[in-house]
Amino acid sequence: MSGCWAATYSVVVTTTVEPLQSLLDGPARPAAQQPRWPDDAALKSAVETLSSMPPIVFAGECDVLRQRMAAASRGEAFVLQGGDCAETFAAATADNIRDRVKTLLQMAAVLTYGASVPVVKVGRMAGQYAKPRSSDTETREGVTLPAYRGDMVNDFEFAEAARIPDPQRLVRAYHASTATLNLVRAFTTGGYADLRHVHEWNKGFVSTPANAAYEKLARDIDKAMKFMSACGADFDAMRQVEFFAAHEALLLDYERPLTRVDSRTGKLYDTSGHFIWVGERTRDLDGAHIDFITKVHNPVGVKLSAKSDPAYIEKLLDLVDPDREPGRLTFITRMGAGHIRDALPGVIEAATKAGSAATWICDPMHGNTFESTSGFKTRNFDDIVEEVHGFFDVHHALGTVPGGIHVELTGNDVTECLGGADKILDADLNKRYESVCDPRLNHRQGLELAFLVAEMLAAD
Ligand SMILES: O=C[C@H](O)[C@H](O)COP(=O)(O)O
Ligand SMILES: C=C(OP(=O)(O)O)C(=O)O
Ligand SMILES: [Mn+2]
Repeated sequence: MSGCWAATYSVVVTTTVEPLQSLLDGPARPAAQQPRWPDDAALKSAVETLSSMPPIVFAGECDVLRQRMAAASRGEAFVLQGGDCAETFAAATADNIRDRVKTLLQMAAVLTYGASVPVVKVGRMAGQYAKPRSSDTETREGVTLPAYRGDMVNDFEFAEAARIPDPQRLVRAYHASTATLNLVRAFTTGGYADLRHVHEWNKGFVSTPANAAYEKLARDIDKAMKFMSACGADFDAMRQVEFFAAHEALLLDYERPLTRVDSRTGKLYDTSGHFIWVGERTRDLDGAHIDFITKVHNPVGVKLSAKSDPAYIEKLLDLVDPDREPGRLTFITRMGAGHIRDALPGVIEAATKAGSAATWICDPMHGNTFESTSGFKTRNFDDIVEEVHGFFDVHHALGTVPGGIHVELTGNDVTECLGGADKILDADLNKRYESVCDPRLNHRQGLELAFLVAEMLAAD
């Protein structure tokens, strides 16, 4: 892998390039899960192109999100992060993006109304194009090829040429991300996300118990709004909603060239997304990914599995959040329904002892993945709910704050996770399994989860 990126200028320009390069260069650290790009010159060209592109997000927006995450760390807001496990270029269509945003808006409405807390809406979107893998290769019927590592690296098609990493995909990922975020911004600021349209977000989705419950809730919201309106409330203030973009900062050849100096403060921000996180497989304290997030001022997350060592937590805090600044660091725990009650307390206690101000978010997906009898990578809806229950229970017992959830979902009617009110069975998985990586909650399962989490929040 070449380190030949060069941030030639910052778009929020004022500062020279030097501070950026010296801050990011540092001693070379091992970077796990990076593709082996076959052509250095092609990589250099792609990285240079990225360096010259405008930022996808602005530093000031990242600061707003930091404040929102800080509110969630105190229990004054609740974070909803959700979206595909792996976005694909082909699926970055208007309909798919709209349905994912609608699903998140509906889930947020359920959580806000049910629990009376503001919901911080964060899409796993507009940058979630790179995947860490358990194995470097994939074997099908005796044929072994390099693993698919996300559309930012290679193609999902099981063919030798398709699986060769192509650095031009870094540039395509940038364009797909800007197009996605552009539409998301249009939906969320152009009136579509206005709470007065709360009924319309449900349109186009098949009627089920979760959708019927949502309709009832939407009627209640309508009624409350009519009452407030009669009292003179200004609903134009609700025409727009804040919506943020997040992804795993996995490919440093993508994240580094999009890191820019903020003209207001001279600080570095990764402008590829508002919130970035480091995954379970790349969170080594001496590795390049943790080093990278120490250098940028975005709000950042680190995933923690049940294997997390409490001693790790203190070291991580000192590196990533030395000032213990609320909103800066989020721990995204993904321990599994069977482990969370045993593994989470030690981790939270270590953080509390170290003076942590971090936000705690539950990812109930990644510790609950298994292969079904029919051979699909899947998750059980009940395990997902049970992990969130465990997360709430542990925080309550320790007097700490459950600050949000992080889920893999789609607005589409897929059959990837088992269970839910529709009772998706193993035999149903082949009907509409479209994920190129992990199984996602479909629209109805997402909504159903939101109702259950709203109950947990309301019981707080
Ligand atoms: O989120 C994605 C997956 O959990 C991760 O990429 C590992 O998947 P794999 O075990 O199929 O490689
Ligand atoms: C790979 C992922 O998660 P984790 O790092 O927690 O395994 C993911 O969020 O898709
Ligand atoms: Mn995943």
